[in-house]
Amino acid sequence: MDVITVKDLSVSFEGQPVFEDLSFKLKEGSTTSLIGQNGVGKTTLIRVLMQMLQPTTGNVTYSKKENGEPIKVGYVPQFRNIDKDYPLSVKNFIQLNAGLFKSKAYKQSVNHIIQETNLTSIQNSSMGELSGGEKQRAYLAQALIDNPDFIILDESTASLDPTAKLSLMSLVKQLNETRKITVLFATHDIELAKEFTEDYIFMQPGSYETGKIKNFDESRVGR
Ligand SMILES: Nc1ncnc2c1ncn2[C@@H]1O[C@H](COP(=O)(O)OP(=O)(O)OP(=O)(O)O)[C@@H](O)[C@H]1O
Repeated sequence: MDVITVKDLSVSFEGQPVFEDLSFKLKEGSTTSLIGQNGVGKTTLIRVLMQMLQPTTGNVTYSKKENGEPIKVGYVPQFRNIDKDYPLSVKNFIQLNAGLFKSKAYKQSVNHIIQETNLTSIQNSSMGELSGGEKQRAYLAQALIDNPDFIILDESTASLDPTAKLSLMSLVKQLNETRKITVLFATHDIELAKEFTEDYIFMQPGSYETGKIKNFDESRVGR
């Protein structure tokens, strides 16, 4: 099953095209890297996929699940630092959007996600005191709360050290394998993309291509 179908998508700002006639499909359980030089339109595409930005032309269709419900999308942002005095613990941060009503089942699912993302021992620490990699794992945990079918990582590993990058992406791969979550990973790190994803979408000014990432020649990507 295709989770998402993108057809003839174009976005322009004030008449200036960012990208034009982009078409691709993402299969359920697939892992795809979104690559391309700075400014080529990766974040703009992600904003359209997240339905935060209306495309100029074309459309994005999300499939329905077997139970008729729409596909749920989770989002893990680019790393940005959180102040040392940020007033939430890791656990409270993860359940930030849950409102006040927390059923027993909900609490169990929060605890399960905390375990899955290896945050158990620091769940009561203040968010502001975590390392960059730990903060990104907390963002990932937050994205998992709604039980997404599809997660988008927008350069989520940028500025993490090599160990933290591997740890975050190993977790993502594990979630892909155990929960069949479809993954779209925007990145400049082709080595990481090759290690943790199967497919790619390579955006270039005025064109794009798709394929198997193992065949992608990384010297083609400038920064
Ligand atoms: N709201 C907006 N209004 C006008 N121009 C915009 C807007 N959002 C993005 N752009 C422009 O669209 C182009 C693509 O930006 P985008 O952030 O999507 O690129 P990117 O591939 O994600 O880059 P990076 O790798 O640096 O994150 C840039 O030239 C940017 O200045």
